[in-house]
Amino acid sequence: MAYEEQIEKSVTRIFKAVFPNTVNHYDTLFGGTAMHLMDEVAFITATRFTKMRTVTVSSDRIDFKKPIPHGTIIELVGTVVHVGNTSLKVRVDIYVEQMYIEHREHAISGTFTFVAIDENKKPVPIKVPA
Ligand SMILES: CC(=O)SCCNC(=O)CCNC(=O)[C@H](O)C(C)(C)COP(=O)(O)OP(=O)(O)OC[C@H]1O[C@@H](n2cnc3c(N)ncnc32)[C@H](O)[C@@H]1OP(=O)(O)O
Repeated sequence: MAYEEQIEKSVTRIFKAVFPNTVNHYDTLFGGTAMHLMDEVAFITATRFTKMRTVTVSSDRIDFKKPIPHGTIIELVGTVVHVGNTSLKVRVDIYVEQMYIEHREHAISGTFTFVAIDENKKPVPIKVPA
């Protein structure tokens, strides 16, 4: 795939502490909160990659593989995985880390599609800055 350097530069990582106000009645991170954070990191990744206005047009399936307990730290990682004409796809992975021991595992993944738009909110071709 082209754009390797820009893809590498635009990889976006956000850490969050999983405090009790973000969990559900099972004491694990609420799925809707995870999806909110994923769309946000995907948006930041798309914006850092294109340096253009972008909007979410679609999310592909999201796999919740491991529960994320409160009192852990999560890392969200956004990576551009496909560049089309006006659209691009960003994969987001969430990793969960224990606070006081060395343990980290992959918990959630999903893919989001963004479209670059102009000032009239119409799709425009992606032109990655040199
Ligand atoms: C950051 C935020 O919070 S955004 C808020 C949430 N998002 C929004 O409000 C966006 C609302 N949607 C829209 O405004 C419009 O649908 C737009 C501007 C995104 C797209 O307009 P359309 O006229 O439908 O676009 P069009 O059919 O020309 O497709 C544009 C591109 O999107 C892709 N696309 C369109 N729909 C989808 C879809 N459901 N899934 C994946 N890709 C799609 C097309 O394949 C095309 O890609 P390409 O140019 O790379 O080949």
